[in-house]
Amino acid sequence: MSPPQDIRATPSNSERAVSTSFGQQLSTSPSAAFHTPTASQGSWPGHLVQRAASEKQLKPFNTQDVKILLLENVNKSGQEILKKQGYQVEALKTSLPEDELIEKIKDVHVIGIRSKTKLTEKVLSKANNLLVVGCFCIGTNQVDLDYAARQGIAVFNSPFANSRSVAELVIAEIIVLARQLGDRSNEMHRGTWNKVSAKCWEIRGKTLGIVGYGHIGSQLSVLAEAMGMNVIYYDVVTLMALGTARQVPTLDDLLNEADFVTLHVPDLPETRNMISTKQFEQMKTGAYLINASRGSVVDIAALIKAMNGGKVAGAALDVYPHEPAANGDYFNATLNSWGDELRNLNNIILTPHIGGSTEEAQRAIGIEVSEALVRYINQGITLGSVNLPEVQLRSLTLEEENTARVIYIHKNVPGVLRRVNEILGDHNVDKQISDNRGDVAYLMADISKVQVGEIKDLYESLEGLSSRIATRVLY
Ligand SMILES: NC(=O)C1=CN([C@@H]2O[C@H](COP(=O)(O)OP(=O)(O)OC[C@H]3O[C@@H](n4cnc5c(N)ncnc54)[C@H](O)[C@@H]3O)[C@@H](O)[C@H]2O)C=CC1
Ligand SMILES: O=C(O)CCC(=O)C(=O)O
Repeated sequence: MSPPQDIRATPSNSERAVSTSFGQQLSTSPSAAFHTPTASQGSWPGHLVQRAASEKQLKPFNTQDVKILLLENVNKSGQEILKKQGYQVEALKTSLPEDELIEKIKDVHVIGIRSKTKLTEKVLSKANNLLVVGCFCIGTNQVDLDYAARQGIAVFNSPFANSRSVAELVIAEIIVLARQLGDRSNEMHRGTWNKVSAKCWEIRGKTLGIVGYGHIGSQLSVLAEAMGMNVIYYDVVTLMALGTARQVPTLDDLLNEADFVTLHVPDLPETRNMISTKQFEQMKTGAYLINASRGSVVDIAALIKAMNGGKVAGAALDVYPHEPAANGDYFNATLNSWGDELRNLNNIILTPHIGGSTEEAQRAIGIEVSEALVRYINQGITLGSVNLPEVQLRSLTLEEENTARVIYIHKNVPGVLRRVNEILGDHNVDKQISDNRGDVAYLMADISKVQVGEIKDLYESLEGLSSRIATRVLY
């Protein structure tokens, strides 16, 4: 049997080779299309994505064989990059129910998702061929990152390409809430003229309390100050204040002082129901709450009570504990038990998780994540991975003949490098790098003077080590 052009296996299934085709080997095409993001598309350093003229494009396997499933309407910008590589791309507009997802994921090498698709251990354990997950969004809470790493499945996201879009949405919501614009607009749609100024405010001079001063929170801080707001923030990390913003030591301090409280924390055990009855009591009477982070962060039943009791004067929610998989008339009491009560409140803006949904953000995310996927599939580079150590090696060049790149994902236990190098030692190891993240380590080595016929032996020797999680050989 001919040796595979790219071979990968995991402990659970040593036969899960991605392809056994060996026909189009030793591709030397220098024409791979990498796109350097513009400033507005993210800041991946240009030297990492632009290939030098003599750089050898590693084709991991017959690229027709790479099967990619994109869910949740991933932007065309990303789809095009993947298709240009010759990969087989199936793009669906929605996420899938768990049973359908399990059926589909069995076959694919790459899956692209947004915030709705839950890649749990149960789902990932059925993904026999999966190399890599692309989250075309910021949040990665929908993926079991540790389990994926232990299976040798890399996960990438786009850490800040939609941050500005979220920050702008929140700015809009602050004014809409302060002026009760949602209610006035709804009344006019029903034919009611209701010209009032009671409890309608300017935002100038009011205090915005930002919980979570990361990419979105800090961007929002700058915009809010430009509109004359005072900004305070609470974060578990001590962070440099932008402008004249001020970090406060506790969440209660922020709740006591802020006229508008806005949440920008990730979904973590510590942030679940972070804003509940006790926290609403700490807020100023007549304050407003905005949540465009994750639905788990606010106890909605407690919010409904706080609004009915007059403690909270208005709220804007973009995210919910249960969100439907597709567009349609699904936002009701079946989806979330309090659905009807929430919809009947005054001065509440409800949006369908659109914080990052702008043309600019989706285009930039499509490009950024797809490029990371291509780098990983074709070259094994893990820069930007959220669950594997970040590893990069200078590219192989066309001048270097009979070279191969070996990628060995393994358990982080003593003695592995010695054993791997005993195997690689029969060849010329030109360069090598290894790093670990928790229990998982990632080794990448470029070897020369390796004949095509020797690659199968090399692969099988690495696969035979007890430390092996997954092996790939690219050339
Ligand atoms: N509505 C939407 O469409 C979108 C929602 N998001 C959500 O917004 C979240 C925040 O996004 P980024 O600002 O990009 O994240 P980030 O990681 O840049 O910032 C999060 C900040 O929260 C802080 N933090 C973590 N735990 C905390 C705690 N218990 N108390 C206080 N601060 C805590 C972190 O130290 C960090 O500074 C994302 O994790 C995602 O879930 C992101 C993009 C779009
Ligand atoms: O646009 C999406 O689908 C998800 C946005 C989001 O919540 C994120 O980027 O974390």
